[in-house]
Amino acid sequence: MVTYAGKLVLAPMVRAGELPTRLLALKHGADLVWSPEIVDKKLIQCQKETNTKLNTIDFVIPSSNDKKPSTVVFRTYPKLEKNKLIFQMGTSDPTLAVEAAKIVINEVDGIDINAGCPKHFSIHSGMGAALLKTPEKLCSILSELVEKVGKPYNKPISVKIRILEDEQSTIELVEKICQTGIANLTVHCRTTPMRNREAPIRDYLQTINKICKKNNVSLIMNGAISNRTHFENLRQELGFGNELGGMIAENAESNPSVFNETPLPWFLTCKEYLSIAEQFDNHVGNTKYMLTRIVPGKSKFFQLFTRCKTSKEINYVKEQIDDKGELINDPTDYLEECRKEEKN
Ligand SMILES: Cc1cc2nc3c(=O)[nH]c(=O)nc-3n(C[C@H](O)[C@H](O)[C@H](O)COP(=O)(O)O)c2cc1C
Repeated sequence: MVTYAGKLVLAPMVRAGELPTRLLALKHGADLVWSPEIVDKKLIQCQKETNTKLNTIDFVIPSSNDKKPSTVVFRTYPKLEKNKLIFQMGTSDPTLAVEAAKIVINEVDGIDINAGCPKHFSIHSGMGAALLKTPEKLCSILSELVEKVGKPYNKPISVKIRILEDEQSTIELVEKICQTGIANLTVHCRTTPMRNREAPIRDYLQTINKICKKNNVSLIMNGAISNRTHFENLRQELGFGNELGGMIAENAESNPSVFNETPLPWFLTCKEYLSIAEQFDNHVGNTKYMLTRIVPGKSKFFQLFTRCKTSKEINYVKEQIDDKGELINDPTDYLEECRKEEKN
């Protein structure tokens, strides 16, 4: 069974945490990777398919008419993700959570519940950070998952929370959560109204850690960790031993190689990312989204990639990046030709 103690992991990230980002993070030393949050009701509609062309396992929603392709909701590459992949779910209902978890459990190494998302989409249906205000419901989701999925399938159940307004209420919540039988607690050290640009509050971590230890639950801290070196220094400064884990989101979104002792410059990350995206037939819209994260806004390539509409065009532009991240030949004419052809 996967363990979490002391590990430096890729955070769950909608859009950013698809297969190519996860594989790049693993290549550069991420100890575990989280899937993007997928909502229970969506997962329940999925069928499992073995993709023999890509050697992936795909969870797809079949198309309602023959002309439309089916939608890939989640894709995993067991050859590299086995024993490293935690599936994150959005839910507000124990029964649905169990039903959905059973669909993916054989292909992942643990199930994590999102109890921290502040977005309207999550909160208005009682999911994400709304669960922090309904601790009984959150605990019943976790206990049901532990009993009906974790134990029978021998896989760990975990949860990701935010801190509450003060230490006392945070501690009370952690006490309850830690008694559900979960294996790991991730704490995003910001309150629900706090945005990512605000500095995290790590002051409660020591007390949280004591409760976790008492209940045999590992602890991962999350919030403004830059890279592996920063994580290791931070852990020491905060007075923790090697058992405290770390989770990186935004900095890994803009450079999935931050798990390495020496992260790559953006242009090498970009090239590696694109070759994995191509290998796994990544959706072009998702690849373009990632390019807007990886390529600095001030680089000429930012605008050039934004203008691409197909994988072929993206590849062409990629070939114009030299070994210092500068332009070899300006692909503007090529892109204009592509647009003309498209019109015709
Ligand atoms: C693009 C993006 C998507 C995210 N999606 C999720 C998600 O699906 N589930 C979740 O629990 N948190 C999600 N988060 C929050 C992160 O996992 C993390 O808690 C937060 O960004 C703080 O970490 P950081 O300071 O390292 O960015 C997302 C964050 C970003 C930037």
